[in-house]
Amino acid sequence: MDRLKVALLGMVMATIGAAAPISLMAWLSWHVALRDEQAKLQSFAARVIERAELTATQAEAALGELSVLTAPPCSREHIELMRQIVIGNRAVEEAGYYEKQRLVCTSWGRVDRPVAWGHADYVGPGGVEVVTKMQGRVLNGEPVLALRAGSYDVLVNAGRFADVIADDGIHLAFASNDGNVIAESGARDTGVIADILMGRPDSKEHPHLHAIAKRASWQAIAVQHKRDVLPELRRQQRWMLPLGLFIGLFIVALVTFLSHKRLSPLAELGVAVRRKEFLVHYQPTIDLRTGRCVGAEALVRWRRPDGALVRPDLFIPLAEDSGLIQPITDQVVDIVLREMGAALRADQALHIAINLAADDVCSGRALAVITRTVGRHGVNASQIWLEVTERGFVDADAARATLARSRELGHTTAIDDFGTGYSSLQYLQGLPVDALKIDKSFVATIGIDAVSGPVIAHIIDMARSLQLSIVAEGVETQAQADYLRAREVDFAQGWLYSKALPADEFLRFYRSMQGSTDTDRSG
Ligand SMILES: Nc1nc2c(ncn2[C@@H]2O[C@H](COP(=O)(O)O[C@H]3[C@@H](O)[C@H](n4cnc5c(=O)[nH]c(N)nc54)O[C@@H]3COP(=O)(O)O)[C@@H](O)[C@H]2O)c(=O)[nH]1
Repeated sequence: MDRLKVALLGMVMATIGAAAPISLMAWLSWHVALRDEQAKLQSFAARVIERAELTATQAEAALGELSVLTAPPCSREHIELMRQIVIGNRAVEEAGYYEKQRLVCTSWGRVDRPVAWGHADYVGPGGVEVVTKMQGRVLNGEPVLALRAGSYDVLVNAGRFADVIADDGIHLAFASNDGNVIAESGARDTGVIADILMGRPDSKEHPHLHAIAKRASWQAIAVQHKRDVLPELRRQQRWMLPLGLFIGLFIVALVTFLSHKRLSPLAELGVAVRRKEFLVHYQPTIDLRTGRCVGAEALVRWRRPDGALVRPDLFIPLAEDSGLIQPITDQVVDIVLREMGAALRADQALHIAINLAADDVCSGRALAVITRTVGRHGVNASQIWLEVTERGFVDADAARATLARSRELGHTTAIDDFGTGYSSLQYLQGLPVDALKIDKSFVATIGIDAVSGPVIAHIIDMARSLQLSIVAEGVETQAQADYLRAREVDFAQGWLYSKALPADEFLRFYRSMQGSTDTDRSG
C-alpha cells in the first residue's frame, strides 16, 4: 500500500476511532439511563402489587372477624362490633351486613336506603367476591371497592391499592388482568394506562416507559414519560462521555502511532521484502588483459510501488540493522540465478559476484540458500563469486568458517571495498579468500593524488604477494585502466566500461564484447 493510501486509511480510521467511542458512549448512556429508569418503574409496580395484596389480606381478615359475630344482626351490639372491627383494621373503611342480598346495616348504623347485592366482578381463591365499582356506596367522594363473603362486605378505598409514594412524573395504576383500572396514583398521563392495558406501547418509539408487575388476577403498571429520563441520562453521561472521549483519543493516538510506524522507512522496507520489490542490476567485470567482459557484480535495487528506483546505499544499512538483509540476499540470489542461469550454463568462464552482508557471513545461512539455488539451476558453484566487506569480519571466527565453507563448495570469495576498513597483510594472510577488490576511492587517486597514489600500489603488491586475484572498482578513466593494466591488475569494473545494467542490457553488453579487446576499446 503506498504512503497516500496508508495516510488516508489512517485518517479514516482515526476519525472513526474518535467518533465511534463517543457515539457509543452517548448511545450507551441513553440505554443505561432507560434501563435504570425501567428497573425503577418495575420496583414501583412490584410495590403497588405488594401494597394491594396487603390491603386485600387486611380486608379478608376483617371479613373473617365479621363472619364469626353472634350478636343479633343489626342490633346496637352487632353494629358496635362491626364498627370496632372497622376501626381496628387499617384497610377497611366500612363494613356492611346483607339480608336477602340487600344491605341492612353498616358499621355506622342502619341503612335508610336499600343497596342491592350487586354482581361480583371477581371471585378470589378463598371464595371472597370482589366488586370493583360499588354502586350506591361512596366514601368522601372516592370510589370504593368491596370484598364480600357470607352476609358481609367490607369497603376499601380503591386508592389504597396504588397508594405508593413514587418519584415525580411516575404514574401508578392498579388494574385487573382484564384491563379494568381499579386505582391510580401519582402523575396522570391520560390515556397512557389504557394504551398499555391494550398492549399498544410495545414500540420503542413510544414516548413513555412503562413496567408491569402481575400477581394472580391483578396487575400493577408504572408509567413515566421518556423526557423524565433526562436527569438520569445526564448523570450517566457525566462519566460515560468523558470515558468515550478518552477511548477516542486513545484510538486516535494508537492509529497515529501505527500509521507512523507503517509509514516508517523500516515498515516500508518490510513490506518491500514481503512483496519482493527488489531487482538486480549487473555491473560488468572486465578482464584487463583481454578487454572482455568475464562477469558482473550483482547490485540490488528497490523498485517502490510508485516506480521510483531506490539505491542500495539508502536501504542496505537499514536492512542490515533490522535483520531484513537476509531475505533480501535470498531474493538477490534467486533473481541472479533466474536471470543469469542460462548465460552461466552456456559460458562456464562467466561469473556473477553476489554481495553478502555481515549477517550472511556471520550466520553462514546464505551459503545453504546459494547452494540450493545454484544446484536447482544447474550452474557451477565456481561461477558464483561471493563478495564480503570487512564489516563481515566482526565475528572473525564465524566469518573464517563461512569463507572456508564457501571455498569448499567451489565459490570464489572476494574481499570487497578493500582498504576502507582495518584489513592488514597479516589479517588477510589468515583468511580463506581468493580475490581482493580495491575500493574505488583508491582507484580515483590514480594520477592525481601524490599522497594516496602509492597506497594503491601497495595494495596491489600486497594482494600479489598473497596470490590473490585483484579487481579494481570504480574505474572511470582510460588513464586509470592503463595504470591498472600496467600493474597487472586482473579485472576492472567502472563507468569507463559500463554502469550497472538491467539483465537484458548486461547480456547484450557481455555478448557484444566477446570478440573485442581492450586495444579495440581504447581505440
Ligand atoms: N549486501 C548487499 N549489498 C549490496 C548489494 N547490492 C549493492 N550493495 C551495496 O550497496 C552499495 C551501493 O551500491 P550501488 O549504489 O549499486 O553502487 C555500486 C556501483 O554502482 C558503484 N560504482 C560502480 N562503478 C563506479 C564508478 O566507476 N564510479 C562510481 N562513483 N561508482 C561506481 O559502486 C557500487 C559498487 O560498490 P561495491 O559493492 O563496493 O563494488 C555498495 O556498497 C554495494 O556493495 C547486495 O545485493 N547486497
